[in-house]
Parts: sequence; C-alpha cells; structure tokens
Amino acid sequence: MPEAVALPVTDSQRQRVTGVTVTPVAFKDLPLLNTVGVHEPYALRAIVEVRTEDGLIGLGETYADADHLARLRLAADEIIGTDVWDVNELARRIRVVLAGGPGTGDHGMAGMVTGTSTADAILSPFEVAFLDIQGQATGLPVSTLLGGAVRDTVDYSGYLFYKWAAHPGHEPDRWGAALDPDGIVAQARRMVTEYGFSALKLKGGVFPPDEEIEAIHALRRAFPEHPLRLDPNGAWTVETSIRVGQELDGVVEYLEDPTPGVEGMAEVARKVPMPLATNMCVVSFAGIEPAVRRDAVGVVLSDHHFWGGLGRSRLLAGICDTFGLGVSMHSNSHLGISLAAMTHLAAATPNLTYACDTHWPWKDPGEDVIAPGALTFSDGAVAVPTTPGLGVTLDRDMLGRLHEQYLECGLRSRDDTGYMRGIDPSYELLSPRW
Ligand SMILES: O=C([O-])C(=O)C[C@H](O)[C@@H](O)C(=O)[O-]
Ligand SMILES: [Mg+2]
Repeated sequence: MPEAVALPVTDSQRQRVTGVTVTPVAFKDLPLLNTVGVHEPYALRAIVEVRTEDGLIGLGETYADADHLARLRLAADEIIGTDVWDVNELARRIRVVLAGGPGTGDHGMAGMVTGTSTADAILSPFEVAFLDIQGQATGLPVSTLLGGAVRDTVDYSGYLFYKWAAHPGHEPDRWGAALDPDGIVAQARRMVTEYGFSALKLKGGVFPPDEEIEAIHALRRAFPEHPLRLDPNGAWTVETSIRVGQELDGVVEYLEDPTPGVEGMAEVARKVPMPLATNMCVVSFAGIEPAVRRDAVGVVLSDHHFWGGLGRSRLLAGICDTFGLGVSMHSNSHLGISLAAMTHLAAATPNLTYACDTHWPWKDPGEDVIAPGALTFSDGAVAVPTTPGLGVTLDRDMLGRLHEQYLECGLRSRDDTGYMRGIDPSYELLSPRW
C-alpha cells in the first residue's frame, strides 16, 4: 500500500477575511410583558457580514446594545486576515482584543440573563459567518459542517407572552391583549393555527403565581396533548417555586428558571417533581460545574448567541449528554439569520430533543434582512436548509431600511425596565418578586 503523503495546505485552500461590516438594525416589536418590564416598540439586532478575498460573504446576527456593538466593531477590525477555516484563531484574536477592556455592560438581554461570557457573545456572530462561508466554499450546508443533520426539520415551541393590546399611544397590534388565562389560550390557539406548534411555553413572572398556574391549567384543558412550559425568569422565591412546581405536577414538561441562582434552583429541584430548565443559572462554560455538582438543573437551554456560536453550543450539548442533562434552546427577539443558524445547530445536535424556543411569531412578517422563502414553518417546524452555508441571502434593501429604522428609533440598548417605568413610574424591579 503506498504511503499517504501529507500535502501542505495551499493559499488557494484558505479563505482569508478581507472585510467585516457590522450594521445595527431595529425591527418592530410588540408590548410583550416579562418580569423586568415590557418590550419596547423596537428590538435591536446587529447584522455581521464577513467578506473573503474570493468574494464570498458570510452572515451572522447578534444583539445590538451599544456596548456590545462597540465590542463587535473592535473585533471586526481585529479579525481581518484570519482564515475562515481557523475558528480557533478567530476566538484567540477576539479574546486578545477584548482583554484591552471595552467592559462587560449591556449584552442585549435587559438584565434577565447575566453572567454570560463576553468573549463567547462576541465570537458567536463571526463564527456563524465563518461557517456560512465554509459552506459556500464547499457547497455544503452548515448542518453538515457541524457533523451532519440528524433531522430534516427542527421543531419550535409556541412562545406565549402576556401582552398589552398596543404600545401606549399606538394602534392595537395584530395580536391584541393577553392578560388572563382566556387571553393566553386565545393567543395559543392562533399561534398553533398559524404555525402548527406542538409545544407551548408561557413567559411568566408577570402576574402573581396563582394566576399563571391558572393560565397553565387553561392551556392544558385547551391543548391536552401539547407539552407545556412555564418560565418566570427567576421571579419566585424558593418556597413559591416549590409550591408552583408541586401544583403543576404532571402538567408541565419542565419549569424554567423559577428562582434566581444555582443554590435556590438546587433547593427547588430537590422538592419538585419535574426537571428544572435554565437559561439563567447556567449561561457559560464556567457555570456548568457548580450546577452539576448541586444537581440544580435538569435541562440547559443552549443559545448560540451567548455560548460562542454553533461549534461551542455543540460542545455544551456534549457536556450535557455526559452529565445526563437535557438540552433545549433559548431565544430572544431575532431575525432570519439567527433562525437559520438555530435550525442548523438544532438539526446537528442529536440530544437537542425538546422543541426550541423562538420569538419568530412576534416579528412583523414584512420585516427581515433575509430574502423571503428560505425558512418557513410547517407543523411547528422549520425545514433544515440544504443549500450551501446557512442557506439564506441578505436582502440589502431591507438591511438599509431596518438600519434607517435603527437610526430613527432612538433606542440604543434594550431596556424593558426603563420603558415600563416611563409608562408606570411606580413600577419596581424585584427579584424574586413573589
Ligand atoms: O427564556 C427566556 O428567559 C427568554 O426568552 C428571555 C427573553 O428575554 C424573554 O424574557 C423576552 O423576550 O422578554
Ligand atoms: Mg428562560
């Protein structure tokens, strides 16, 4: 048998970065209530375009809070010349430039998700763009580059929110108010009819726990077969969490972040029958060991936007597998590039067996930065794109329009609490609240 000869990598096999553009955009958002306040009239995102010497353009999407944007721009300058096949070098350069110290403030999650890794949050959109280019260069979809799609479609859950009928001073929006169990059931019916979701999550922490328990029971009566979840974002004390958990025995598939902190979660986990899920107490690699040691969580909600991109999210899933933890997926208000990345990641993560969260239905269907048609919901699922890379293309007109909207809207960081206080000056931020 002839000996294998190792051929040196040639310059033609590399894809060097020649330019990076970071464009902040704003898209309309609805008055969705959560335990820190209410969504503002616009959600902010940053669209990352990475260009190579061969003229390929890779896309990424992330938060656009002012501090995060400043860090993205620093990183953008630093990664010129990197080979898109060398994600380790990308990560190294980002760590180096961030060590220069633009701070850790404002990540885009309104203070609800803290303790994430700043370096991983900055790495994420660039890594996604690198994978997009790798896919375009090889003709392979991103899910194949991640190890191969184990499913053709990815299930998403219908993400229900208590909400007002309109932002103050605006016309009622297309979803109307949902402020009690009947309103939540009506919202769920519409979401299930329009998107086909087969799992439902209620964002809680807005009303006293008994009202939210009643909404979950109403959902169970209306949807006997749908797995249900309740997520108050740490709004309850340990005692309240245990009571709610016991009352919802057999009704929810998991209870998400009932109480703040790993110690409280561990205490609740010992006394409630269902697994506890989290996107608040395990949000970085440093947070896994303390949670595992205390048996504080049963399901980790991955989120490539703060876990360092798609490769590192798969690493998280592998660690969860090792420790017998389930994996689900968290979302924030997002556009189509993120939906494509989430779909490829979920497709290539065998143990991601729960329906993923998405804020997609809350977005104005006419507002996105990707050309329409690449991603559609059928039976609550999105078909995994099979075209090269992420499988989505940038709509430059829309990018320009949503950037104009960003410039005009005046918002520079997500501030659900500040917006709520502007409407109700007596509003207090309490954690836990009940
Ligand atoms: O699962 C979660 O914690 C979230 O989805 C966090 C989000 O920020 C959500 O609370 C929201 O959009 O208000
Ligand atoms: Mg959550």
